[in-house]
Amino acid sequence: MADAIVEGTAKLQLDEETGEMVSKGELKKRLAKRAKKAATAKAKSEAPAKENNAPKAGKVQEVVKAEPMNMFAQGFLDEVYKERPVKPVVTRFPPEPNGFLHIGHAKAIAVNFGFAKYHGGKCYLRFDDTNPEAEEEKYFVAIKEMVKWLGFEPCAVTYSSDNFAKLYEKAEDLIKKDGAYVCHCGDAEIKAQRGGESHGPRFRCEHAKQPVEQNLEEFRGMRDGKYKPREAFLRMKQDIEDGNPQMWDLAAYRVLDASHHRTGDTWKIYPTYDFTHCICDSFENITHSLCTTEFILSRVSYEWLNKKLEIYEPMQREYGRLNITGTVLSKRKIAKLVNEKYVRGWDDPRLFTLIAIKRRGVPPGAILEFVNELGVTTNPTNIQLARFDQTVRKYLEVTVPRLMLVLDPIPVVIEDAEEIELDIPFYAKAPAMGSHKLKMTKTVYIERSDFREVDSKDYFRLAPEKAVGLLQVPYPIKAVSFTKDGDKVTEIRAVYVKEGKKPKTYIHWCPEGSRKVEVRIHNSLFNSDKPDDAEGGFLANINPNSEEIWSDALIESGFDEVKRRAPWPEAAGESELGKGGPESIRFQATRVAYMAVDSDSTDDKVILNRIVSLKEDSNK
Ligand SMILES: Nc1ncnc2c1ncn2[C@@H]1O[C@H](COP(=O)(O)OP(=O)(O)OP(=O)(O)O)[C@@H](O)[C@H]1O
Ligand SMILES: NC(=O)CC[C@H](N)C(=O)O
Repeated sequence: MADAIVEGTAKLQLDEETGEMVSKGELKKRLAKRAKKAATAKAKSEAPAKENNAPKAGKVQEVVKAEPMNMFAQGFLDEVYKERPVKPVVTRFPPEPNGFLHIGHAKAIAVNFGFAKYHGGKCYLRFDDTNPEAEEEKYFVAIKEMVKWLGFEPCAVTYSSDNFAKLYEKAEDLIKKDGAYVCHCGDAEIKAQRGGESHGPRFRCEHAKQPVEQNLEEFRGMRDGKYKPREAFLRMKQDIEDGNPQMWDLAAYRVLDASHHRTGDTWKIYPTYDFTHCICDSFENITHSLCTTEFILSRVSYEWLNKKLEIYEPMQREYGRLNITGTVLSKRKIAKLVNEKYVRGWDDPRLFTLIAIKRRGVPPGAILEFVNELGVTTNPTNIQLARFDQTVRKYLEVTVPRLMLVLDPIPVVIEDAEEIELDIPFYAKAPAMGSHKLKMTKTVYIERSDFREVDSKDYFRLAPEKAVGLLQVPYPIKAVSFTKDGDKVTEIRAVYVKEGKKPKTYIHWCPEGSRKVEVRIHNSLFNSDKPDDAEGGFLANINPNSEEIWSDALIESGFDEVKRRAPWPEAAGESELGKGGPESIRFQATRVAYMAVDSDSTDDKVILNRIVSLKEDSNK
C-alpha cells in the first residue's frame, strides 16, 4: 500500500470546490455528480423561459491562450504597420514622470516596445518632462525599472527636456513662418474666442494680427523673463474655424516660474505637450507614434505642426486604453489611499500600480500575456480584476514549483510513525524542476480547517476514526483523540492506517522544525466593481477584509531551495536583469494559493504574499 500511495500522490488533483487533493478517479466521480446536479438545476430554472445565455456576471470566462505576439500579427497593429510598412520601425514609450505607472501603462509598454521588437526595430523610453511642477526623481527611476522588469530594453532613454534648445528654435521658426503669435489674453477671453459656453462664433484676438517681428521680440522677452506667468504665452496660429478644438490656436509655450528637474533654472518658459510631442517624435525619427484614443483629435494638430515646420513627419495612430474595473488607477485617488493609510504604500499588493503588481509577485511574463490575450483595437478595454487573476493563475500553474505551507497549523502526533526522509518533486508534471528531500517527523502540522471534532458522512478530511492521506506520506492517518484548551483544539493524536482502501482525500502538512512565516492574503480592496461610482465615494467602498494576515504559518524546508533557485520562472524579464527581487521567489502552496516573498521580509522573518488564489474566489 505504501508504494501505491507515494506513486498515487504524484497524480492527485485539486478538487477546486472543496480544496481537497483527491485521486483522478475520485475527482471524475465528483465532477460527474456535480454536473448532473447542475444540469438538473438548470433544466428546472429554464423550464418556464429559455433565455439568459449570457455569461454570469463576475464569472471568469475561459481565457483562450493567445499566440505570443499575436497582437502584432493581426488586427489593429498589423493594419497600422501596413499603412506605413517601413523599416526600421522606430517607436517610443513617452510617460510623464509625474507618478508611478499602472497596469494600463503595461499595455502602452507592450504595444510600443513590442511593435518595434516584432518588426525588428527599436523603441525609445522618452520622459515627457515638460511640466516641471509635477515631476520627481523617484518617478524617473521607477519608470525605468518597470520597463526593464517587463523585459524591454530601450534603444535609448531620452528626455523631452534634452530638446528644450532645439524646441525653442522650432518655435522661432514657427513664428517666422507666421505660424505662431504671442498672446496676452486671460482665460475668460480665450474661452470666449473659442465660442464660450454657448458655442457661439469663434474669432481670433488682436494679438494674432501682430507682425512676425513683434512676435519674435515678445517671445524672446518671454524667454528672458520679461513676463510673469500668465502675462504672455505663445499660441500656434492654426485654424480657429475648424470643427476640431485641437486646432483652435493652442498654446505652444507658457511662462513658468519653476525649476526643472534636469535643466534647473535655465528656462523661464516651457513648451506644451501639443508643441513638444510631435516635434520630439520627429527629432527621434519615430515611424509609428502609438498612443491612446484620447489623442485622436490631437492627431490633426500633431500633423499640422510637423508639416508647417517642414520636418520629418511620423505617423500617429491611437489604440484603446486598458481599464481594470474593481480598482482605482487615478494618481490622485491612489495618493489618498496611501496618505490616509488605507494601504501600505504605492506598492501595496492590493493596488494596480506596476510596482504593486510586481511586489505582489505577479511575473512580468503574465502581464504581457494578459495584454496579448486581450488584443489591441481602437476600443477601450474594460476588464474585471478576476480576468487578470485568471491569466496570472494559468501562467503560474506551469511555471512555478509546489511547496507545502500551513496557514493555521495544528499539531498531529502520529503515534506509530517513525522519522522518514521523503523525496518530493517540485512539480510532479514537470520533472525538470527536480525534487527535494523532506523529513517527515512523528509530529506534523496540518491546517486547522482540515480537522473536525465530529465526523460526518460527507466529510473527507481528518476526524476521529476517519482516514485521510498526508501528501507524499506512505500511509494515511486517522485521528484517535484530541486535546482542547477551551474551544480550541491544541493537539490531535493519530495513527497510521496500513490496511484497507486508499483514502478519498489528501491534505498538506509540514514537519516539525518548519520555518514560521507570515502570510498576507490579499483580497479585492473594494467591495464593488465600480468603486468610483459607490455611494459615499471610493473610500466608503473599501473592503475591510482586503488583507488577512496569518502570522504563525509554517513553510516546509523545500522553500530554501526554491529561494536559492529564483527567479521563478527563469525565462521572465527579471532573469535578464541578472537577479530577481524577493517577489521572484514564487511557488504554489499546495491547496492554499500561489505565493511570493514580500519585500518587507528580513533574514529572520519571511513574509509571503498571496499572488493569486488557486481558483476564482467564490465571493466575486
Ligand atoms: N490605461 C491606459 N491604457 C493604455 N495606455 C495608457 C493608459 N494610460 C496611459 N497610457 C499611455 O501611456 C503613455 C504614457 O502615459 P503618461 O504617463 O503620459 O499617461 P497618462 O495618460 O498621464 O496616465 P495616467 O493619467 O493614467 O496616469 C501614453 O502614450 C498613454 O497614452
Ligand atoms: N502621445 C502620447 O502618447 C501621450 C503621452 C503623454 N506623455 C501623455 O499622456 O500626456
